[in-house]
Amino acid sequence: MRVVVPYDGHDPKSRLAGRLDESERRAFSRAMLRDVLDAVERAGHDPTVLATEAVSVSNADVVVDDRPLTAAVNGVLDGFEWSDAADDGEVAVVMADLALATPDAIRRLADAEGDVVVAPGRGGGTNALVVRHPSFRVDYHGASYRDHRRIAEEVGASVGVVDSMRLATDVDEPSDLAEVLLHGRGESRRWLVDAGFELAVSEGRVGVTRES
Ligand SMILES: Nc1nc2c(ncn2[C@@H]2O[C@H](COP(=O)(O)OP(=O)(O)OP(=O)(O)O)[C@@H](O)[C@H]2O)c(=O)[nH]1
Ligand SMILES: C[C@H](OP(=O)(O)O)C(=O)O
Repeated sequence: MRVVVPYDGHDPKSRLAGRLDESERRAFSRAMLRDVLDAVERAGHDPTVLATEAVSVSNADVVVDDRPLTAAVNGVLDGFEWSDAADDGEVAVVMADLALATPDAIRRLADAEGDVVVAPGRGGGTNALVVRHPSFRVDYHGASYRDHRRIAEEVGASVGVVDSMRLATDVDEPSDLAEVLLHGRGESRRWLVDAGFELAVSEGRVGVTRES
């Protein structure tokens, strides 16, 4: 299976701007990228980073495509050799902000049945996909989970859904940082701890505070 990890290093994680300045957001997004690449690699796959600009990572190939996300991913699908035995006719797209990703979660994604397998993100997005149907194309942003199901239906592709807390948690909003502190096992969690973040436990949901 070919595994592609889209990554936009330009002003990443802008929804965390209230908690992290721009250079911190870049460093944290890199830590998440490394955690995702590590999980993919330990699940037995060689990830390729699909990046908007050159990025240095030790354990993955990098392909630069500065088009917006949907066009760049569809470019990969357009150029994919579906009958090439090396990739078994399967392309996975795993987002770089899945800080809780583990090898087991990636294996569950890879093992799920369906011409198109979707791991939904909280909030309506698509955090990870496996595409095994040559006519399927992506349409990210908005309610992309719903859109990807519709597109699959339009091209006659069966759909599998992976119900995984680890793949459903994309780190977009400040409240997601609490999930990383609670459940993270890798570099992203260490980065937050080193930056002074800790859990803020009150009557309601758990949040984060940062020591100043
Ligand atoms: N190659 C590529 N990857 C992208 C692009 N836009 C987003 N991504 C990646 O797709 C994943 C999901 O994107 P978002 O959740 O919107 O991440 P983001 O753009 O860093 O965050 P926000 O600024 O808060 O929207 C992350 O891994 C991003 O790095 C793009 O235009 N090209
Ligand atoms: C890429 C996009 O991510 P979100 O903005 O929902 O985090 C999506 O999943 O369609």
